[in-house]
This record gives sequence, C-alpha cells and structure tokens, in this order.
Amino acid sequence: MATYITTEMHTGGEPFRIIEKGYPEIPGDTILDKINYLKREYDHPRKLIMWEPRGHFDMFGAILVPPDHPEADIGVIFINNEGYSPMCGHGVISLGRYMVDKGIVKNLTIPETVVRIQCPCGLVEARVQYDGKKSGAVSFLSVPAFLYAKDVSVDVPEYGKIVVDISFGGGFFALVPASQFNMEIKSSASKIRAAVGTTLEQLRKDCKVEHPDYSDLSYMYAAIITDGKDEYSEKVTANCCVFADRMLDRSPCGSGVTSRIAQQFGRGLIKLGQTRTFESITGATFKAKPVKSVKCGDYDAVIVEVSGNGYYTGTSTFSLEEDDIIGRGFLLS
Ligand SMILES: O=C(O)[C@H]1NCC[C@@H]1O
Repeated sequence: MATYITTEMHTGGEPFRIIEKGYPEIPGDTILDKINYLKREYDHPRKLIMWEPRGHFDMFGAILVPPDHPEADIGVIFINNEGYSPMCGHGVISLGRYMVDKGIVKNLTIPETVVRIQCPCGLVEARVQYDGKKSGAVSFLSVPAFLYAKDVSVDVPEYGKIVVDISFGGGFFALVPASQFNMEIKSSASKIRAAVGTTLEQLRKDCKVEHPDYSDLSYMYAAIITDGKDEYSEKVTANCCVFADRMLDRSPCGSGVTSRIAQQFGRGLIKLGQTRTFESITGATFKAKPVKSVKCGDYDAVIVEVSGNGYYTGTSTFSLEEDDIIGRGFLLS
C-alpha cells in the first residue's frame, strides 16, 4: 500500500500541497530531466494526490527534490491537474516559509532569511520574514521575464477575434483585458474559466512560442484576464489566471504578475522600482515591481520581485488500497 505524507498550505486561497514522503528518488540530472522522466514513466502518483478523491480539479502541489544547482537549498517540481508547471510563484511564497519553519535552510537570519529554490524555470531567490520564532511574508526574485509578442490575434471559438500580448514570467502567459470578452474582471469563476480556457487552448494550437534557452519551457502555460489597467498606478489592478487544463488560480499568480510586469516594462508603462498591487478573484493581493534590466537571449528582460503571504492549513497522510481502482484518481470538472 502506497503512503504519501504532505503539508498543506495556501497562498491567497490557492492550494499548495507539499509532498514530503512517498515518491521514490526521481532519475534525471536536472529538474527538467526529472519532469520528463515523471511524464514518461511515473505519472500515477500525481493523479492520486492531485485528483479526487484526495484532491480536486484545481488542486496544486509540489514534489521536493535534491537540487542540481550548486546555490540552491532545495529543488521543486510543481504538479497540477494535467501535468507539471514550469514555475509557481504562489508555491514559492508558501515553500519559502516551509523551508524556514522545517529548518531545511540552515542559515536562519533575522529579520529575513534567504531561501534559494530551484524551480523548473531556474533558480529563484526568496526572502522570508523571520523574527527568530515565526516566519511571515515572503518575496522572491523571478527568473528573467520578458514581453515576447505584442498584439497577437487569435480566433477563439464562441468569442471571435481576441488580441493578446504574450509574456514570459517563468512560463509563457497570454495577457488579455476582460473587455475583449465584453466581460467584467469581477465575473464568475465559471465564466472566466470558459473564456480564458478556450482562448488558451486556441493559442496552444495556433501560436508557437520559443524560449531562447530552454526548449522544455517553450509552450503556452497560461492565460490571464486583466482589468486592462496596465499603466503604472498606485491603485490595485485585478487579474485572474487560467492554466494547465483550465485550472483557475485563486491567488494573483506569482508567475502571472511577473509576466504582467514584464509586459508593462516592455511596453514602457512602468519603470524599475515602481511597485504595483495585483488582486485575485479571492481578493488576495501580491505586490510586484521590476528591479533589474537583464537580457534573456536577444530579449530585453527584467527581474521582477513579487511578494505575498502563504499559510498552513494542515497535514495529510494519503493511502491507496490495492483493489481501489477509482481511488487512483479521477476528475469531475
Ligand atoms: O503563482 C503562480 O505562479 C502559480 N499559481 C498557479 C499557476 C502558477 O503556476
């Protein structure tokens, strides 16, 4: 009988299930190699842990692995309802706290402790507030993020012509104002899921994206519907991300707000050091700002600092009996 032990957290309402025990050692020299191995040979625990009856359609999780980057404290593989995510900002925010609280980071410093997390998209440095007893808010520095393509037109079944920008924030995101669908950003989750999910699926068919350094990241991961407030302002701007197989992010989406900042920076709408507040469908907020201009291949890119709060919700021990076929995992969308 397989047993999996997890710590359960959430960031802005988005679940983050950290799998501590149950996975065997995963072969592969790099995190991306390990993901390719899991996809090919060992995908069944993901369904068992993410899908019903232990999870649900929108469950999100992480497998902790030894890093191959010399500076990293931990490596992480993000898992979702259809596979493996290239980046997860909400996860890094929760995982930063977890790394401090579990004493996995040896060098605990006050008032903040640095945690280096090797994500599939690259090394991410997180800073965790820590007063000697308790961890708190977390900020992280993204991998190089860049505006990839402007004003890309796509014919979306039932919605017609939709124009998006495509931006890389750890994965490739399409960014689209809600007005393109004649919708309000405060629409119901099901309306957003349908409109943004259909757009994302069409983009995956029509639009090939290429990361300059990593072919494994060269696919459309997600789409974000926004309130269209792309120009810098101190006021809150709202967005909602749909990713993987139409999963709807409850948080403002860490890699999503990274890609929004990269879009705004690429369009000259925000300057280095200017902080914006991003709000999600649950009313949770992340802050984000562009902090440094860099290059990614030939692209003018930017490092983005994102901050937010993650919280513990519990722990779980999951098991599977040998004759339980349904218990291996199923989804109702
Ligand atoms: O915060 C993030 O970056 C993640 N949340 C779910 C989808 C993204 O991977």
